[in-house]
Amino acid sequence: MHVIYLAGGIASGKSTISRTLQECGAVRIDLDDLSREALAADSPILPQIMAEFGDDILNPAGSVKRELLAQRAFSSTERAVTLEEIELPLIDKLLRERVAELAAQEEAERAADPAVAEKVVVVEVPLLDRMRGSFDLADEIIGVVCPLNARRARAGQRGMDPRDFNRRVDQQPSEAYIRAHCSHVFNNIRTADVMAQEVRDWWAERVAQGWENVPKRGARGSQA
Ligand SMILES: CC(C)(COP(=O)(O)OP(=O)(O)OC[C@H]1O[C@@H](n2cnc3c(N)ncnc32)[C@H](O)[C@@H]1O)[C@@H](O)C(=O)NCCC(=O)NCCS
Ligand SMILES: Nc1ncnc2c1ncn2[C@@H]1O[C@H](COP(=O)(O)OP(=O)(O)OP(=O)(O)O)[C@@H](O)[C@H]1O
Repeated sequence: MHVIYLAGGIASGKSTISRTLQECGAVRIDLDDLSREALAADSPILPQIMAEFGDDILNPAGSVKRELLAQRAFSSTERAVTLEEIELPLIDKLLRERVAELAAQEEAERAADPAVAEKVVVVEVPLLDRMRGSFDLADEIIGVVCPLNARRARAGQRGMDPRDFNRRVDQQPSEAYIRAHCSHVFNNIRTADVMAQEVRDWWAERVAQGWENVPKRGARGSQA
């Protein structure tokens, strides 16, 4: 199995790229989905979330009021860090479980048919710096960048208030950080069709090279 982390800030194009990779044959995992799972009604971290962000943070059905939590968490760096300290260990655990499930699936498929193709898993990572503790899972880290104005406009088209966008960007790793940690960086500055073609070309190169020949990060590396 080959695990790729796809890093990028808010509205940079991670989902657009990973959907194209999925069409090419990859399995997608989005850390924002795991974050939703971490705040679902039966989550073990809800008592801590209530203790830090207020008893009124839960819906009558028991899940978190995400908009209210976003308002409170992104009101300051300190509050955002508090939320991350509660939530990220569970997101890390859910990611490890998901990757382990896929590895077990691949092993079972291989046992039935040794010629079955290697699984390629793409993980959408909005906050690369906070995932340093799980870099050991990644065989390869790639990224996507896009100018801030285009990202703000694209997020706005999805209904995000520009102030909310700015508050989140302020807490996110910089483009320089992404470039420094990624072996390949897509620049999502042109149309979505052009982006999709670049992604398909990249995939085709990797397939031609053979995923097993792509240099792994360290010894299935753990370096930051
Ligand atoms: C605060 C929450 C409830 C807001 O939920 P909401 O539905 O509005 O946003 P969603 O989860 O879909 O995230 C959208 C984007 O916001 C940005 N974002 C989310 N959390 C953070 C954060 N702590 N710092 C900076 N940006 C963030 C990311 O770019 C993300 O892709 C939620 O984002 C959350 O639980 N965040 C903390 C967990 C986290 O850090 N998740 C990022 C994945 S590791
Ligand atoms: N090249 C492009 N041209 C025009 N619109 C684009 C382009 N790439 C992405 N978009 C649009 O911009 C928005 C953000 O893209 P996408 O959802 O892929 O980013 P993301 O990084 O996954 O966002 P987030 O994780 O913050 O939700 C989407 O509405 C998407 O359709």
